Amino acid sequence: MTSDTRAISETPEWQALAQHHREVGDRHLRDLFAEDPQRGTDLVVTAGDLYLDYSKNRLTRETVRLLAALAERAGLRERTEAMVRGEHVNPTEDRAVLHVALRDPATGGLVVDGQDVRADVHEVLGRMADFADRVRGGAWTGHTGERIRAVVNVGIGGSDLGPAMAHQALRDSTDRSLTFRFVSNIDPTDLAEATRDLDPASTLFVVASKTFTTQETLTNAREARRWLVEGLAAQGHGGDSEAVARHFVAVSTNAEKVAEFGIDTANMFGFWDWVGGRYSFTSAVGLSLMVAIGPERYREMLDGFHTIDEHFRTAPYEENLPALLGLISVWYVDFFGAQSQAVLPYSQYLARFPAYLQQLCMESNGKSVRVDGSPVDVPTGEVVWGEPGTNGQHAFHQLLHQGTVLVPADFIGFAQPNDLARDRDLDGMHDLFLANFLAQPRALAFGRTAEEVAAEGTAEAVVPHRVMPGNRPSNAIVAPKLTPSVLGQLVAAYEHRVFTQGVVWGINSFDQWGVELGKVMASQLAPQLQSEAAPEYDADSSTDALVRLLREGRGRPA
Ligand SMILES: O=P(O)(O)OC[C@H]1O[C@H](O)[C@H](O)[C@@H](O)[C@@H]1O
Repeated sequence: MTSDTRAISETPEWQALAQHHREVGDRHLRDLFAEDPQRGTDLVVTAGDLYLDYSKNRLTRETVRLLAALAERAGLRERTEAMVRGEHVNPTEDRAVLHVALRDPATGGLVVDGQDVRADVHEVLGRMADFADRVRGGAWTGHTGERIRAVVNVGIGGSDLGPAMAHQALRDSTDRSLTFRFVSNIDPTDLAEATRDLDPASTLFVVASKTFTTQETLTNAREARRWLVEGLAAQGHGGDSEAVARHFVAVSTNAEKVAEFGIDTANMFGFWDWVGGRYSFTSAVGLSLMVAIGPERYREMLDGFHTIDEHFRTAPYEENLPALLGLISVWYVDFFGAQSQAVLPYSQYLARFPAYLQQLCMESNGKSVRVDGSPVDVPTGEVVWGEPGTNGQHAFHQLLHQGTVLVPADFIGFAQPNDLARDRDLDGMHDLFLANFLAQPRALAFGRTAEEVAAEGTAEAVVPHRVMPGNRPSNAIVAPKLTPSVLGQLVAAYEHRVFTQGVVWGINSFDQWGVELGKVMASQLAPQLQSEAAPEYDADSSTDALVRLLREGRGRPA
């Protein structure tokens, strides 16, 4: 609970920021930089291997001081401690929120609701490592005795995005002799494409679902089981349940449902209700990633997470990288009216990072009521989106540079190229890549005035079109290289960014009631499409007409 139950906008700290915004909100980054020669080296924080340059934001040192005071007022410190102690900081589901325990190297001594959660975590990590080693080493074989060559993760949301994003991010560390696929969508093409060139005899499915009730995942898993059993039968190998036992493992909190599905619970890797779906990447949900990169690299990734967890807990907010990311975003969302946040990784391997962050940020903070159920008094969660640089530059950066909406952007870059580029001596390319990583935030911040454009001999009529207004804010996050540890540090930084925002806004960042209604409606509508003679379901005139259209399109009577 916040230490002060007043709506945040009524606190003196908020009002001080509102007043301060009236004074500095219109200042141009050109002037802020001109007045303060140290700005580019002082408005910087480091944490672990991460370097955050936040100097190209529309703020001053005073803003940072006021934002840090706001964080204190909102009770960020107490709330963080309550979370890591295992208090039920998710009150609408009456649960603890302990994803930080998943990467704590300590192997015991944190008892929550009567269970030593650290001991539980390390027990599962040990089983995961044993399993990953057996698959990687060829000791775990399929039903016909063949070693596993392809791993298909079946899951959606938090049971997909983390491992899928990280598998791509950590290509330097993945075992390239194994094929990895990630199936999430209930669109039947997703599974069909993922399996079309695989051999059932050497394919292992990891069915990941916290609840083991998710329609998409269970449907895909059932289809995958059919594909496997039929495929093996076609090769002359029968045996339904023994085959399933060799080719299916589960990741879940729900042993009963796993058994009901027909997966031997001896092949289940558990986690707990105190791990939220979008915070579950470092739980057993990371199993397929661990198979890909091996237990050692996986541990390095967990240690990276832990480094930032500790930094977030202990660093003063003016030097606290995740807290600053969150507070700067509050500054834009609530005082400048920004509604979106671009995340622009200069790394092709981070192509899925924006998608990962969309769930993390938008499912956590897309809320309109405060923890006590009263309406929020200030705007909350922003739309998070992005694409890797340099691709975005040739697509949507035009709007970032000259459009009428304010889009704060996080640029993420790495000094060293990934191994494949280095081994093929493509370093020159990486430098060009980095030159773009530097140029974009600079153009956004400083732009180009009409005088500068005219001085280049531009025709008068074109000058206004070529003016670059500048004053468009961005963060630069730099790390030496995209390693497992650095990926862990980055993800943890964004997790705590989200937490910081949520505490300031007074909302519960750990529930997601808004996704339920659509699920219920889908299950009501499914029979209309699936059966020839479904009982009439009266939805609304628009949905009813669409149902008729789709039935006709499938050759069924409307
Ligand atoms: O892991 P599961 O229980 O299958 O849930 C998968 C996803 O579905 C839900 O709708 C939630 O909104 C997500 O937070 C969750 O990650």
